[in-house]
Amino acid sequence: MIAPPAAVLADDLHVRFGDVHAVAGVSLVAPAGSSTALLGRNGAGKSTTMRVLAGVVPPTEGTVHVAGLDVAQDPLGVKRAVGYCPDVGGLVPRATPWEHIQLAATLRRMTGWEDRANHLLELFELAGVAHRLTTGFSHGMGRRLSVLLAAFHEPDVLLLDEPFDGVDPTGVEATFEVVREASERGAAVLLSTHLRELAVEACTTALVLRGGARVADMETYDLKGEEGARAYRALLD
Ligand SMILES: Nc1ncnc2c1ncn2[C@@H]1O[C@H](COP(=O)(O)OP(=O)(O)OP(=O)(O)O)[C@@H](O)[C@H]1O
Repeated sequence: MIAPPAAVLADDLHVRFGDVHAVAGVSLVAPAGSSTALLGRNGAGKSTTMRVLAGVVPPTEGTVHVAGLDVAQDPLGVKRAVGYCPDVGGLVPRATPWEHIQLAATLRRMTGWEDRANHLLELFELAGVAHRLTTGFSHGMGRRLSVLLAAFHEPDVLLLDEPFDGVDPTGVEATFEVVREASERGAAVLLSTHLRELAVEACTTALVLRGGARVADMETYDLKGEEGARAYRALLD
């Protein structure tokens, strides 16, 4: 059987910020139709890795291809190809959710997007505030809108950085649904989180990072329950 093409391929990725070696030789493969959790402690290098995959931070060393594009050569093309929910920020305070969606649709020259927009607003329980400025949004409401926007245009690569942070159970369920839907239609999903149990629910594979390096590449099944918690702690210590 021929393996599906890798939607995300990183080979020996390094990112340095001055003296800080934020990512120290991470390699990863995420095929089309896969869902991968990036796990690790604060400062492990999860967000920096996600930023490289999103075309936002250039690699210092190593090669990274996302949706067939080299992130160092074509960061703009990568930004267009992915759906990216950053760990912080990304929303315009003086715009409503509907205006955010409208802008995303216009930039991507989408047509007939209104039904999907309404479906996602319902799913994330944001329909009632679709025309309210995001200035007054709670943290969790902002996170839910960021996940919605990342998934809206059905990208080939969906990157969700800390999508569960401060999000209530309905928002968590909606995010599970978006991850499921994306991987079922053949997208590669990468999701970074501290929350092992939610990673197990959302994704089938996990990469564990420590000190900028990959310390495990495993099925999330092996991170389940008490035994999984012990295995995870052992990887972090
Ligand atoms: N722009 C930057 N300038 C300098 N150092 C940075 C920068 N971005 C990240 N770092 C450093 O790189 C390392 C990895 O940070 P990163 O945000 O990728 O970790 P993380 O695993 O996402 O952490 P968290 O779980 O706290 O979000 C940390 O030591 C961090 O301080």
